[in-house]
Amino acid sequence: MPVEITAHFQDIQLNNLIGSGSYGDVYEAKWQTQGREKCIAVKIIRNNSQVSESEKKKCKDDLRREIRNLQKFYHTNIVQLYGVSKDGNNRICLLLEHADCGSLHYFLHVTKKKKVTVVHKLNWMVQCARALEYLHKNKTFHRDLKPQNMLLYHNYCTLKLCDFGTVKQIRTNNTTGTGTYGYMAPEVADASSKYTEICDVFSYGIVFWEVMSRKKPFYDSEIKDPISIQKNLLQGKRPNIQDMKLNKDFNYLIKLIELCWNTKADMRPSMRSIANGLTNILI
Ligand SMILES: Nc1ncnc2c1ncn2[C@@H]1O[C@H](COP(=O)(O)OP(=O)(O)OP(=O)(O)O)[C@@H](O)[C@H]1O
Repeated sequence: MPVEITAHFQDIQLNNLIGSGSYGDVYEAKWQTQGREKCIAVKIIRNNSQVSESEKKKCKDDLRREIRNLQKFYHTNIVQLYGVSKDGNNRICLLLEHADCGSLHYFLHVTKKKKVTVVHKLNWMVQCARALEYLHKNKTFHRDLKPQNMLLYHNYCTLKLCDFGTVKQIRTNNTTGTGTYGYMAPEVADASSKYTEICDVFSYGIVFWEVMSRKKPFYDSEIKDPISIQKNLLQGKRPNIQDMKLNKDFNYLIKLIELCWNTKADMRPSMRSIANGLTNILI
């Protein structure tokens, strides 16, 4: 089924490039809609003629899936899709809620000067857990959780998940390896294994460590390439928990993160229990 176009491209004025991913470039933009100007983010999907037919098909499938999912989901911690347009080069454009504070990755590793408290970080992790709880309750899972796919809004107080091309319906026999090395659960990286929504809990554990330590997973190891990092994860190696430098009041977070990134999927807690546990601590 072709993608349904819901907005005119001439109503959109593209400004700065704010991010790039494997599927396209994201611009800050102004959109004239219902008699007023709205600040939005526009993700322009690349028409890559150099890739194979099977790659092209995969891109199309991911795009359709991303649009379908974003239209279906409605949650405070999931980025909103306002509409779909097509530019003069026939490229599909997603009109998204603009993240005024950029991505979590940008906050953690690029704008080094800005600091937030541990409680502020825990609030982000609760919001991320709530978004994942919602996806899992709706029989879908994200499969590519990483700080690049988490956006910050409202003076760094609100976190929302983005990039829904990999989001998938929960079936009994998911075996396609997808996601990003360094965050991917062992059962997802091992193409012969089956996996469930619990794979998101593994990635959540790695992101949790990254938020608390403000370091990239395996930043201090000799091994820098993503494939070797994933091999390390498969062999049971994990980021150094001491890097989080938490005082002993927060010892329970160490236990929680270690449970999340447990190799055995059935030992990991559900997103619901994580979200409820963290919320109780914060009240
Ligand atoms: N709504 C938004 N507001 C502000 N910045 C955004 C928004 N959406 C995406 N970005 C920025 O653009 C980057 C790329 O976006 P996105 O992850 O959706 O693209 P992608 O091509 O699907 O990436 P991937 O390679 O992970 O599949 C993000 O990491 C983020 O920095």
